[in-house]
Amino acid sequence: MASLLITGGRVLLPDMSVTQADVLVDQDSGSIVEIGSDLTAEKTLQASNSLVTPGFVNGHSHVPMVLLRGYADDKPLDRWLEEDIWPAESKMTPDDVHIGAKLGLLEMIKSGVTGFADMFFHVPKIVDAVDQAGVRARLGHGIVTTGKGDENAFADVKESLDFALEYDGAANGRISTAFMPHSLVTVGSEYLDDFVPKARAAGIPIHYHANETLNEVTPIVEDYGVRPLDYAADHGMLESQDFVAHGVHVDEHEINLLAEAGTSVIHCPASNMKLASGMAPIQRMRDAGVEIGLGTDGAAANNDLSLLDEGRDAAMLGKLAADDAGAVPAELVVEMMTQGSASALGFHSGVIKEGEPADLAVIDLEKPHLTPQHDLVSHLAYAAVGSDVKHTICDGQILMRDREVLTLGEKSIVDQAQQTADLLLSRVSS
Ligand SMILES: CSC[C@H]1O[C@@H](n2cnc3c(O)ncnc32)[C@H](O)[C@@H]1O
Ligand SMILES: [Zn+2]
Repeated sequence: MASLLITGGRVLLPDMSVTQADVLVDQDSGSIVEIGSDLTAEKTLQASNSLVTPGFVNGHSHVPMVLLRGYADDKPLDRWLEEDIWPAESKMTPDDVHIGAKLGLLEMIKSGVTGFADMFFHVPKIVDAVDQAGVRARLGHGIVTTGKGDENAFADVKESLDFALEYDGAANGRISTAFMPHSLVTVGSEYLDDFVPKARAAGIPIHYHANETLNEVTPIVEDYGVRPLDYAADHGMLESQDFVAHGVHVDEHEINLLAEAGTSVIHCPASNMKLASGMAPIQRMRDAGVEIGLGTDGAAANNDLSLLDEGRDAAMLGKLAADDAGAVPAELVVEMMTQGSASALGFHSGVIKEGEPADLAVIDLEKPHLTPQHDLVSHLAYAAVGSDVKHTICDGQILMRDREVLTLGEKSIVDQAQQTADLLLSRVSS
């Protein structure tokens, strides 16, 4: 057995307690063998003065959008997409998506993210980048049928199912897939009725934006006389393996629907604040039994891909939304960043436990802003930032050691991404 010992650190356990222990990893199976002391292994990774946590899981993103970071800000969702983002994305080539994905993966690995879900296009290029980077991912082709003729619309929906069928299990099983209609208002119901049963029959989960803004809720209520999540359920899109992004404007009835169906919600607080989409009732959903994960959404609406930042935002916004300083407490934040997102995406990671995948982040605690150390769960929720992550491990492999990413060439990717983004914008303005 090729073995790795993460030694000398404090370890965050599934019940949110912290214990001084080493973590022994079987690098062949990619799983945690033992958490304890007096353990030995072929290789060691130093974690003294550090906290070993489950790797963070970014439950909803559009990672290649890092190329549009800072390109368009300060507009609400619909105007931002229609005036700026979609015209720019229409000029993105498969190679642009490839370099954008690598840049986003670098950023995520450097902030302790070991798994993510992504909805975009030219997705085989994202598969290639994920394979090289070494993280875990649930990927899908995002479908938009509105504004397209039937032939193009049908081809887009088919591409999402075909991608999901072909790539599930890629990268030695680190990649799984989902059928991904963009939202309930950007995909025609006839396409959902045709393809959702096919995805279901193949056991493929469904992921989409839901109830993000009032502009998405009102047309469904007006046209169909039901709430959006009733509409989703009527079209077979509210099952336990499914996960929706946002869930901002949900009423009590929809919260109960989500809880009964076991459909998870990926909360994206930074995007919801930046686009002024609204405040998701996270504490109410959690109290009703809805599984909640955390996501960054695309970097153009955030403007980063760090789950530690997202956790702090979730806590702050959750308290404001509930008008209660006790809402969305630190333990819930850390649960959402790890187990919540992992379980929503169908990953077995998210906890440090014998037999579970060795997807881990090691946080350097020897920092002025992490001193003193009364409560390390509090630090993860409120004080730690992405650059505090010292090592990142996924599937038992070291992806970053002492802040050097081992699987991707940082300098060359950053240089190529800058050039690629410049060329993309010159095509957009020509
Ligand atoms: C068709 S691929 C996915 C599509 O989603 C767009 N997108 C980015 N952020 C958001 C958001 O907050 N709500 C809805 N859609 C979003 C992205 O630009 C891609 O085109
Ligand atoms: Zn999104």
